[in-house]
Amino acid sequence: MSGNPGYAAAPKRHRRRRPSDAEEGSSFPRTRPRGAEQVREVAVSAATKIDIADVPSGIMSGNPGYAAAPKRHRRRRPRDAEEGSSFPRTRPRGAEQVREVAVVQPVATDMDVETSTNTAAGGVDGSYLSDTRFDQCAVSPLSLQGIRDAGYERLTRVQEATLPVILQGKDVLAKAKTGTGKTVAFLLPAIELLSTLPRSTSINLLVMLPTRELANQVAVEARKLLKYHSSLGVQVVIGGTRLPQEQQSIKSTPRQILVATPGRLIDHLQHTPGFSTRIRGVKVLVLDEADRLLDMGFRRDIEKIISFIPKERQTLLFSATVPAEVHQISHLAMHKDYKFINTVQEGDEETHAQVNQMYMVAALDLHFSILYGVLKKHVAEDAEYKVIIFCTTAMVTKLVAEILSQLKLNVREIHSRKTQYARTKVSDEFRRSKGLILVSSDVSARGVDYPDVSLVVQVGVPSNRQQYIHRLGRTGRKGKEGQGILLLAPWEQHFLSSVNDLSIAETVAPPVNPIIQAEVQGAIRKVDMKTKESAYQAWLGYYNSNKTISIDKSRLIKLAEEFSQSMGLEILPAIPRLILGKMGLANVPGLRSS
Ligand SMILES: Nc1ncnc2c1ncn2[C@@H]1O[C@H](COP(=O)(O)OP(=O)(O)OP(=O)(O)O)[C@@H](O)[C@H]1O
Repeated sequence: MSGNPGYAAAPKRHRRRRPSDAEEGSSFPRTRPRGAEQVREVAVSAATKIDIADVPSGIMSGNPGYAAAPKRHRRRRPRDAEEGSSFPRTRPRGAEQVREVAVVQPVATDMDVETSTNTAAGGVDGSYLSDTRFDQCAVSPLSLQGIRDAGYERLTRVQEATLPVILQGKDVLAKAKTGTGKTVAFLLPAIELLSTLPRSTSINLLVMLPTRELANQVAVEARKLLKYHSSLGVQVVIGGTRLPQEQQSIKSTPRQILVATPGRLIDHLQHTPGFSTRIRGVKVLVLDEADRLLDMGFRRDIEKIISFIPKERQTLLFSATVPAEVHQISHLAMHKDYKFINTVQEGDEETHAQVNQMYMVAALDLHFSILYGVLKKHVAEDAEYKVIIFCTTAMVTKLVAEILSQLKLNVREIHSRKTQYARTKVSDEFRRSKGLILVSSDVSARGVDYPDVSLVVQVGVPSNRQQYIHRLGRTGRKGKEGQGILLLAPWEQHFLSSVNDLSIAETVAPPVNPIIQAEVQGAIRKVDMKTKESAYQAWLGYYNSNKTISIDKSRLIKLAEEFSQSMGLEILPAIPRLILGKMGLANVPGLRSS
């Protein structure tokens, strides 16, 4: 697939240059002393005690001996910080730091920061693989056989950076770009630990993650590594499946590794006999997509689950995005001397250089036609196309999927309103296929590893910067090329300021000619009225929860009306009074209630 999108790139490049200086830390023995420059880095990076401890390299038989790369740092953007840190501050703050803290809340200071700087493998963005082979590592022969059968020879960079530290028994918070092997990075050392434990019916490794698709995928990866560990097994508990069936299988074949979504895990803690006793055997807890799990949506569930498992355990938090708030609340799950291992070099972007990122700004009523134009072009150019379109909500996803199906594109849809059976079926099909377009809500945004996705389109503003990065990360995995397009309405452009450090360039939308427009309008007319009404309600709910857009309610209502017109509706759909009340829109003029 060519990385060249073929759209005219507008001159404006949405990228800010950062000052570059200070040196980088390494998870392996340093070659240069750290001095004043590092202290300065502490001052500007707001937050962290950068007290880089050398990691014994004995765990690897060969010393990779990486050269420290020159470091560039970027100013952090303001974020919705949740609460202050309970960590004591150990270093005096300089003037710059105080200025930075005014923008970003203070975060954990009592941890070690490791930054992996392996550039040995080269490439535009550096390869995702390191030079270290698995057979050079202190890994059991049983695991090595599984790794070999899986076709893995060298460790990815995040695996190389985290393996020795996790094997030492440390709590680790790790950040690495999307599609670079974080799953194996936490599974392998955890399995190594489990293989040394006496046989029991307890749960020894608990992996929590935010979506069902991701849970199934992590279990598949675990089974590859466990292939020759006959005494270890993995079990998945996820919502959307029948609880009694899961209870039966938990009872009949208790496994040491449990992969779970938080809601269903709580169901088992409350309703499955003996489960809360078994979970007291947890030795390793993994929060995959840690920032998502620790945000307000899941936080209570996670706190509750953690209260059931022993404090004496090792905890691993992994994600491609680690906003400052995660450091602040990491004490919920981790020992305070945890290590932060960041394989995204300072000054490097959190997204992949080989993914061509573009954004288009166009009036809302043109979005369906533009999307159709973009897809037609992409399908014509790439016979092996594999596209994911992210929409704002489940019901908008359904709408977009139905419109595109009417336009005779080869489309599947996946979102939370589908049965788990349908979700799994579509997900499996998309993983195996080429020449397919998956229209998805954020259920596919994080972690899901579909090979060879050629294009990711995000229609409408993503919920935040992290979600933009994770969605985009469904393409460009394992060092491959990819394309990302973000389609915004003019009033959604405020989002661009949160990604202006990424290489995202404005591009001109393909022209919408009258033929395309007529085709799209014809397709929209064929879509069921119920789908359109549900999409309108969901759209309103989504943008009402967007702080920037919902500030002015009368404007929000007008924009929702624009959306309704873009679906060809002449009369605004009515929304149940109760739902309007829940949205805080009960008495807002311009809405119809039922
Ligand atoms: N050492 C390795 N060598 C080659 N391929 C690997 C290796 N480790 C993992 N992989 C493969 O790389 C792909 C991406 O891995 P994974 O899904 O764990 O990425 P990730 O970093 O967790 O991505 P995301 O941030 O999107 O969750 C998977 O197909 C996995 O099987």
